[in-house]
Amino acid sequence: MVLTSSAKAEVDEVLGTKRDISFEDLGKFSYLSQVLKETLRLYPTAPGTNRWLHEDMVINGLKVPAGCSILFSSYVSQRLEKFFKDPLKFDPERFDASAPKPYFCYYPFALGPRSCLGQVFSQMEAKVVLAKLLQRFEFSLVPGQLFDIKDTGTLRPKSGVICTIKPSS
Ligand code: HEM
Repeated sequence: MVLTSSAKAEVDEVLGTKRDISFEDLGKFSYLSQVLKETLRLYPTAPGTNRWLHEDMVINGLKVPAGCSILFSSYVSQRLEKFFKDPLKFDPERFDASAPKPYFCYYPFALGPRSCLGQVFSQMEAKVVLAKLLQRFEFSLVPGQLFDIKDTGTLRPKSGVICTIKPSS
């Protein structure tokens, strides 16, 4: 599969046969980072958040009174055609450094002063785990899977993501 091989090529280039991953290595995983960002676009683990309005506001011409709680769905806005071309296509190039930055329509960790406290940590952790897995194993998806989603407040794969795994050659 092209995607995993590009991410794997990057991991192999940065790590070679090294067993430990340093902080400096993490900054070199730019494509892996794009893959993770695109994964959180289509499958935001926490698919939304809410905010309480402490004063009246007009949003898109609609007057919303103070005291209302407003729900923001990252799952919905991150799949809208008006924000992301061909939105259901998994395309890490959307997050290439040269691509325009998504503006208030991509927020898997929410935005503002109460956004996720663990967002930097969790992205570092995901890169370490993925890099180690890609360095050591080859993954191929077992065909015919549904990729359906189970929403329990956080999202997870309903029918699993079944792969065949073999040691890297
Ligand atoms: C992929 C992993 C994660 C995702 C997608 C995620 C997403 C989110 C989201 C959407 C919020 C709501 C923020 C808001 O409503 O403004 C949140 C809050 C929070 N997250 Fe995460 N999170 C992740 C991992 C973590 C980890 C690993 C930690 C801790 C080490 C963490 C700690 C927190 C805390 C403390 C808050 C509450 C922040 C506040 O209310 O000020 N998160 N997270």
